Amino acid sequence: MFSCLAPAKLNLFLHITSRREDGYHCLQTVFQFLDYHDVLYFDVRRDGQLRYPVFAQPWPIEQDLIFRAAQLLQQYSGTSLGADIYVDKKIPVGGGLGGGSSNAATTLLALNQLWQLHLSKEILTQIGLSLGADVPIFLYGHTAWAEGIGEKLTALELDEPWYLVIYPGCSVSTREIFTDPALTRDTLPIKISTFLAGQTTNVCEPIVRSRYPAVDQAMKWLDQYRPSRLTGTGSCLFARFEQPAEAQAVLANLPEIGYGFVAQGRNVSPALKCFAEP
Ligand SMILES: C[C@](O)(CO)[C@H](O)COP(=O)(O)OP(=O)(O)OC[C@H]1O[C@@H](n2ccc(N)nc2=O)[C@H](O)[C@@H]1O
Ligand SMILES: Nc1ncnc2c1ncn2[C@@H]1O[C@H](COP(=O)(O)OP(=O)(O)OP(=O)(O)O)[C@@H](O)[C@H]1O
Repeated sequence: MFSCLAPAKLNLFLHITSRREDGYHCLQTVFQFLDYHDVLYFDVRRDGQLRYPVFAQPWPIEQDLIFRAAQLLQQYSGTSLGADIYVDKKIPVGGGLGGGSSNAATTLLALNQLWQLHLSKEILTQIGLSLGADVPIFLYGHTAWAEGIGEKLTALELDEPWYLVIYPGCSVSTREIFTDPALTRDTLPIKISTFLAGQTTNVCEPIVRSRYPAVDQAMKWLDQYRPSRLTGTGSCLFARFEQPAEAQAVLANLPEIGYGFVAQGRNVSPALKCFAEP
């Protein structure tokens, strides 16, 4: 059985500069990976079936991003092979950590290798983008400055600090936040140097904090120790630390408002070590 990783990501900031005709938003963001991941397992099947045992998630299998990624790749390539697939989920769902998109990207990379399809990263990205705006960054696999809907990527080398990430006990629907009329959609485009100077924000924060009191409460709590920020459209928030022990010490004080974990930021996706280059 082939096992591989699907890491979480953080959006170190998130600006929305405009809205496309199809309703999707043009963003500016920086993605950094976390050393915190789900594990996926694959076995090739010769009978062409995709078998993915029902697991403890509330959505039907046809909506699962692992299943959909496998099905799309099968259809695109016309392979006669199938797979048995298992997932060990650790990344909180609907937390802005990109777990679903990461699962989809890892599935594309794994089955491209196991089915010996030799599809390029560009083709996998094309397939991946139809599954979610965050799939391309997980295929790209390097910390990046992102524009477009998150698919125009420029590699960045950043520090790799430790992050305390808090899941405040609730999930946030990305669609719900992106359709809120009060969302700021006209932030002036910035340059990478402005991000490096620290002059950024997450424009989803006020909307998410007013709709989800648990997020607001968790941010107020974390702000007592370090400046907190939302990742993506939430619900998770994070703060940076130079040493893991400092982050662990703050985590030890977390009241019963959810749960947290400490993980290191990574410029190279922990998923990539599982694969030969596609
Ligand atoms: C907020 C981010 O996490 C930032 O990294 C991503 O842009 C969200 O990416 P994602 O979860 O993969 O999002 P998708 O599954 O593609 O889209 C979910 C919904 O969010 C909205 N959406 C998403 C991305 C985007 N750039 N503009 C949008 O308006 C769309 O209404 C879409 O129906
Ligand atoms: N394998 C999967 N893992 C997680 N979510 C999945 C999966 N398959 C489908 N989904 C659906 O995708 C939705 C969003 O999942 P995900 O955890 O990626 O959100 P998120 O962390 O907020 O991501 P993003 O930052 O990309 O918005 C879930 O609510 C669920 O309905």
